Amino acid sequence: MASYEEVEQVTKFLQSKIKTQPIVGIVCGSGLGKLAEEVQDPTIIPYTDIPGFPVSTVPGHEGKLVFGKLGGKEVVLMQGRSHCYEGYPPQKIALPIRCMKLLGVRTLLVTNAAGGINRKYKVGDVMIIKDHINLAGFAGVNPLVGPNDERFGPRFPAMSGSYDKKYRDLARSVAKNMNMESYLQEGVYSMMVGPAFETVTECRLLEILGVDATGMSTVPEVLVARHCGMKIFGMSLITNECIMEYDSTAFANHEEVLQTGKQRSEDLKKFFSKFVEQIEV
Ligand SMILES: O=P(O)(O)O[C@H]1O[C@H](CO)[C@@H](O)[C@H]1O
Ligand code: HPA
Repeated sequence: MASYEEVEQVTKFLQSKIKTQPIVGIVCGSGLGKLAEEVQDPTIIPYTDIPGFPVSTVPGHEGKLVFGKLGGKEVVLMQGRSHCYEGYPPQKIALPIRCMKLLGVRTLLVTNAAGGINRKYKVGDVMIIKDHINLAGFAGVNPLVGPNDERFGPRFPAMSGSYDKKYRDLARSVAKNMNMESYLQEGVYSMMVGPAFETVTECRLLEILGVDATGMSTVPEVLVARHCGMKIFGMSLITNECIMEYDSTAFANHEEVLQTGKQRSEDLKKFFSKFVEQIEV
């Protein structure tokens, strides 16, 4: 667990490298880092250069922090994230989000690649996240476990209403103007630790639980962001169908996840530029 003072130290290191003060933070999921190309006047810092920062080890996660302007606002964009299955405790995954907070970020936008549990969803759909189930949390995986430092937030944060209603409404309107409606969904995301993809019975269980899309990230970041009072917007790209039939010969795989990310990257770049331009922070 990084203490407040350690987070402060990393934040000061970042401040010594940048000229801007970001107010919006963005986390790019698997294969979704191309949004970084839209950032104007970028200052790019590889995670490996930041003392104490968790380093992504997964293909599709560049591992760079990008500071600059997007949609007219100062942003800090994580081009790739780290995950619990890489061996990081969830408290370590909290560090970049807490640095964002100390840098002055008020709004967090999180994206991820996810498997479609909802049988109406198709590969390539984008899902506005309206809520999540922290299934990993049922097994004790939660970045807020441990001593609580009130300078970050309260011991017992509320998680209802985490995904800002105004942002979700705005996202639907931006998507409508971009003719994205035929592949736009709104639903519930769940996180399991991974790295194994789900069994057929696990997928069926998620369906019964009311999950629409599932992945291995995002929830730790949202818990920490909510704890420290940020406004949150989340979006999943449905990169693959979850396997719901016992005798299916199809298998989930990371190559398909990255391929779908590539196919939707231009649409998502345009969407997020417009969305950031219009959000109130
Ligand atoms: O959630 P992101 O980082 O987008 O990545 C998703 O894609 C990977 C599996 O293909 C896992 O890391 C899963 O969490
Ligand atoms: N399951 C879990 N995580 C994922 C998936 C999936 O099907 N696709 C992308 N990330």
